[in-house]
Amino acid sequence: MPAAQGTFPGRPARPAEGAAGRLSPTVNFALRIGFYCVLCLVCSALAAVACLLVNGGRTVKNMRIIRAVVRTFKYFFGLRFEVKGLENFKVEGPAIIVSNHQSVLDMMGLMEVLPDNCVQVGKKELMYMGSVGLIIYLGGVIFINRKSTSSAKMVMSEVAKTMVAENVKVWVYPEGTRNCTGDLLPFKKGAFHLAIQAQVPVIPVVYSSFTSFYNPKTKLFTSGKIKVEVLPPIETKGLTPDDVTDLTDRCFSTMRETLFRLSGRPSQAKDSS
Ligand SMILES: CCCCCCCC/C=C\CCCCCCCC(=O)SCCNC(=O)CCNC(=O)[C@H](O)C(C)(C)COP(=O)(O)OP(=O)(O)OC[C@H]1O[C@@H](n2cnc3c(N)ncnc32)[C@H](O)[C@@H]1OP(=O)(O)O
Ligand SMILES: CCCCCCCCCCCCCC(=O)OC[C@@H](O)COP(=O)(O)O
Repeated sequence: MPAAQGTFPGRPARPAEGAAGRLSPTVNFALRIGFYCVLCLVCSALAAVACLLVNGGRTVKNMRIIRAVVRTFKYFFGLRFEVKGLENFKVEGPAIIVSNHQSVLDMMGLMEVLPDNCVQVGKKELMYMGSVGLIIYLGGVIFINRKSTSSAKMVMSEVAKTMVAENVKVWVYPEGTRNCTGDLLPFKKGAFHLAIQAQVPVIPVVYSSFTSFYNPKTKLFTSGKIKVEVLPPIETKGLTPDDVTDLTDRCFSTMRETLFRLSGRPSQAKDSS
């Protein structure tokens, strides 16, 4: 813990202080994450009612309501987003969007740039998070069982057909789990199989590292700025299943370079340090 944290200038640090003073990092972290969870639960319940009244059930149209609500959350946490490249979302028809996944806080960054008619792929466990599960269901999120590759593949193949028929974009976190290290985990291949099966472009989106303001291990959670870059679409027309590994590697290296650039990490750190 940095010596200056939890301290007023000119007097010694205390482990934790009351609400009137500065809080210890652990208490501050717990309160801020707790508040985030309560905010999500309460807003999900209210938004679910709005979704049911306006759109009647599970549909991607509900994402507009969810997006509008979640976009207000950043003000509670002092987070700022600096977005570049939004014009890259303006491709005709469906696409696969892939982005890095650092934390539960990513939902704010996701909604900051989410284009219309776009659903996410999520782990099925999210369905059991009470009202949050309900709102995610109503928004049309595609649930997969990560423990069963064969069932996940079946769901994704079905998505390849419906996304084209219904002109929907699909947002996948190809790392397959949260990773807040400032680097990328190796990519899973589902998103890239999906793009090639549906013959739709892949649009990478990169969020700068949260490590300067958010780190669950050191209980750091302050205000901060997040740079977001939507990269140019990568075409997949004419690619076959044999090209999946190449496509995956290409996206991975472009996104890793962008992540380091946006996070101010030196480019010589590109090899897996
Ligand atoms: C109003 C207030 C509201 C407040 C609240 C906010 C609400 C916000 C609302 C809404 C936002 C919702 C946001 C949800 C966000 C959720 C985030 C998550 O949950 S992230 C975790 C889940 N996502 C993934 O895991 C995807 C990435 N994973 C994959 O794509 C995997 O590839 C997967 C699951 C399909 C399979 O996983 P494998 O662990 O088996 O990984 P592999 O190595 O890729 O595959 C094994 C073999 O299968 C082949 N394969 C994979 N997919 C295939 C396919 N479709 N067809 C054929 N082969 C395939 C691969 O090529 C590989 O084979 P070879 O090694 O190459 O020989
Ligand atoms: C039972 C009450 C719980 C209430 C908690 C409300 C918190 C709201 C969070 C919004 C949705 C977050 C979606 C998300 O970020 O899920 C994590 C998965 O992507 C990856 O999971 P993991 O890293 O593999 O565990």
